[in-house]
Amino acid sequence: MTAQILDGKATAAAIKSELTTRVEALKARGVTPGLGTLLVGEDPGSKWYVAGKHRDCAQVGIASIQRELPETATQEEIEAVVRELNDNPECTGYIVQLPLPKGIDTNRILELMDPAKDADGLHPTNLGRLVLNETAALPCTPNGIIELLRRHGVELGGAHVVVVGRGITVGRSIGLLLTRKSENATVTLCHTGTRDLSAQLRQADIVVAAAGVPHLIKPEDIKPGAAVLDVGVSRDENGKIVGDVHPGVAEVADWVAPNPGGVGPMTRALLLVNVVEAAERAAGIGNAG
Ligand SMILES: Nc1nc2c(c(=O)[nH]1)N[C@@H](CN(C=O)c1ccc(C(=O)N[C@@H](CCC(=O)O)C(=O)O)cc1)CN2
Repeated sequence: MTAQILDGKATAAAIKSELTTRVEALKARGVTPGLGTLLVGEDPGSKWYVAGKHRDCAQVGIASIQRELPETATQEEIEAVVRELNDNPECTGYIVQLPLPKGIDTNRILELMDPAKDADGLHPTNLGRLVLNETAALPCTPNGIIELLRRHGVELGGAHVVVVGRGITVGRSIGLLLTRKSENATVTLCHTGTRDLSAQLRQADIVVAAAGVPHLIKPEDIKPGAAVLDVGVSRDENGKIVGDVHPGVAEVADWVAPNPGGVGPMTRALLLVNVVEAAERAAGIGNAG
């Protein structure tokens, strides 16, 4: 039987609809949330992602502040824009689109951001708060994956989750979220140094594939009944996305998050959640996490 779809597009649309009401409540109190983005360079994928983030903002009533620098921008020029966004009162939260061009010290840029305005949850203070189980903006892709599973009724408590890939936006941080008491999953983080990836994958109730290696995860690696989320983005010669998960996996798994249409739209929706929650916290409104 073919797996059921973890539909990121529809789930993101539902989240955005809920956020519209919360943004209206903020505006009634005189607070307009504003998302800033800093895009450095000409990468078509990054441009598309940033444009999508601003389209989402328009849909839910969040203001947009867009900053762009050329590929040749220096560390100092990027830092100057980060300082400007830190000081800009219309920008209540912002992101620096990653990856930054070669030669730029990304960690230094992230550290320079005001942690209260870090809408990606990637500032060291916010990652530290996550480790300490304190309230903070949460990394968007991991949080989007959890929300996608939760809203489709896939059980996380007691599940063994195998994550493939150790990048900052997904692999490194998702274990911190999944092993909180509220999720209660057990996590194995695999990477290029893992000796027998297939043996690890066959143990998994849930697989998160974020390696960026086309069709790395094969049907024979998957335990029947597992949930498999494809986060990897590679492109074929026509520019079409090729994920980390082989299409045949859908014949073995119970749940599959496709790529495109799975985790990507959730990343964008959870970014908006971070912006709205930060504005709610600043306005002293109720249950903003
Ligand atoms: N500052 C950040 N940089 C990057 C992040 C991030 O969370 N913060 N994640 C990725 C890129 N990303 C968001 O920025 C992102 C990736 C994919 C999608 C998405 O909606 N994808 C579509 C398909 C799009 C296509 O056809 O190319 C989908 O999956 O349906 C949104 C955001 C790296 N950088």
